[in-house]
Amino acid sequence: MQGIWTTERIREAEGRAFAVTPEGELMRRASFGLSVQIADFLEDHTGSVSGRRVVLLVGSGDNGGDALWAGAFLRRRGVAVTAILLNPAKAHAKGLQALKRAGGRAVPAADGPQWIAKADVVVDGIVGISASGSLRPDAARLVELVEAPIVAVDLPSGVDPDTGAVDGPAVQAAKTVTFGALKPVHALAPVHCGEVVLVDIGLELSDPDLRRLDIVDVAAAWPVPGPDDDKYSQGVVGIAAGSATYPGAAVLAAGSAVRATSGLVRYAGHAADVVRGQWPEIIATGTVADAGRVQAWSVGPGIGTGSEGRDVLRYVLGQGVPVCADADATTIIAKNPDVLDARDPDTPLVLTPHAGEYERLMGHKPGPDRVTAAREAAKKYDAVVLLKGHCTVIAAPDGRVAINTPRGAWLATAGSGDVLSGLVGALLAAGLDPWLAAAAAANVHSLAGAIAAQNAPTSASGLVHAIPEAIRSIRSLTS
Ligand SMILES: NC(=O)C1=CN([C@@H]2O[C@H](COP(=O)(O)OP(=O)(O)OC[C@H]3O[C@@H](n4cnc5c(N)ncnc54)[C@H](OP(=O)(O)O)[C@@H]3O)[C@@H](O)[C@H]2O)[C@@H](O)CC1
Ligand SMILES: Nc1ncnc2c1ncn2[C@@H]1O[C@H](COP(=O)(O)OP(=O)(O)O)[C@@H](O)[C@H]1O
Ligand SMILES: [K+]
Repeated sequence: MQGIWTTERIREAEGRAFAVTPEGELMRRASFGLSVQIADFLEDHTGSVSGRRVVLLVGSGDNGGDALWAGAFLRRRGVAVTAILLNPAKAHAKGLQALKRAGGRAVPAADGPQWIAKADVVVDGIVGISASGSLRPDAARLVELVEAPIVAVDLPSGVDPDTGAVDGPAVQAAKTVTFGALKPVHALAPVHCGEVVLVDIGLELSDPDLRRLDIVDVAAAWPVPGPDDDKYSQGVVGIAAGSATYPGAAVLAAGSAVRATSGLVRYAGHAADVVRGQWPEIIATGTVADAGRVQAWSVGPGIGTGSEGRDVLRYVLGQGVPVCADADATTIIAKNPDVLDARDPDTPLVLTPHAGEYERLMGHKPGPDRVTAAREAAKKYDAVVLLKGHCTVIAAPDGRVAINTPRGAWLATAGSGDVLSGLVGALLAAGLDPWLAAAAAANVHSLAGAIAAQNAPTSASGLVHAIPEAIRSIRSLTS
């Protein structure tokens, strides 16, 4: 798993590293690594390094210092470097000296536009981990003029380092070069970061605050039948979804479970005939009570929020097996919290709200800090909470948080959530830790989305059919 640390933890680690390294050494490591990455970027995008023009946008702190030192290193490779100083009095003195010594130029912000117009690459050294709020107007005016690709130093300026929130002008980078460790912004604001490259500067960090699953984690977690397995031993999942009027949710959630794991899927609800017609391998019954034994339930999409839906939810919560409650099930829980009395506190529950369902569950919107929002809901409901959105945040009641960074936005299609709930249910039935089940499901869901879409719109049905290809590609990278 990739670890991600908050800026507070990074600062503590930097403090410890400062104490045992010569002055300026950490910045030297950071800025040298940065210069190599900028040179690689120039090579990739313009075909050469020497003779190219790089413009540095330099703010008042060490982020600007990194940019200035990197500019000095780039001069040695024949790059023409101009630093635009947003606040000349506060520009990093040693970095500025180094750049000038190496033959670089420094100009005030007022002269910036003419240099920006000629740049092959612009380097954003406006602000780093000490950022607060969006870009200030002077910086925003310059950034708006940039047409060349931007390489961000540590993080794209204007984006909140700890939440990835953007509430005004912000840099949109093609590449972000960060130091020491990934910060939340890198997982939560992928569109603003572009490609993220991590430069090791020797920080020592213990347990991460957030995590991101690697493909190897997903491959290792995904259930694979062994020689002694049969259709029951791998975990049977029950799907309680859809209705006679809206059978689509049932077909999608149940089909997703069929495609996700080997073994057996049961369906219970008013769409039994339609589900059976689409997925003959599913054992479909009219009611949850008749469904037979399962090792986990996925409940909610399209069941309605009336008394029948409440009874279904109460029933599955009372079975002593893990439950993934999605869509209408989250609304029922929000309106009738007493349904949770049916749950044995020791049985895992996964809630999968989108922002609107989150608001119903919590009485307020998730807000810009989606990690804290998911953590609060996980605590309140003693459940794993998978908060949907462009980036998906998966919080466990014990404090673990995983982030799924999307592969594009093709998943924003009707019924896509139903597919996710089937995936989560299948993994719960297979016995995965519920937090890992939710995170692995989100990962494969987004990969299936990218495979199904291939740069053109897809549908939730397309997603279902792409699940095996997603699993295959993950497994092939690791076996
Ligand atoms: N420490 C280390 O070991 C290492 C650190 N390293 C590097 O240092 C960076 C952190 O540097 P830092 O702490 O000096 O502050 P930094 O982020 O440059 O901000 C500077 C000032 O900007 C201002 N400002 C705030 N918000 C703003 C906004 N929205 N728009 C515009 N301006 C804004 C605010 O000052 P103010 O104007 O409010 O006085 C703030 O103090 C880190 O990201 C990494 O790149 C690496 O070299 C590796 C080793
Ligand atoms: N802009 C987006 N980028 C990436 N993923 C998205 C985006 N919008 C929605 N998704 C994902 O698509 C799914 C939509 O789920 P949901 O809102 O329940 O939709 P539905 O009710 O139509 O099934 C979630 O997994 C969510 O994370
Ligand atoms: K920056």
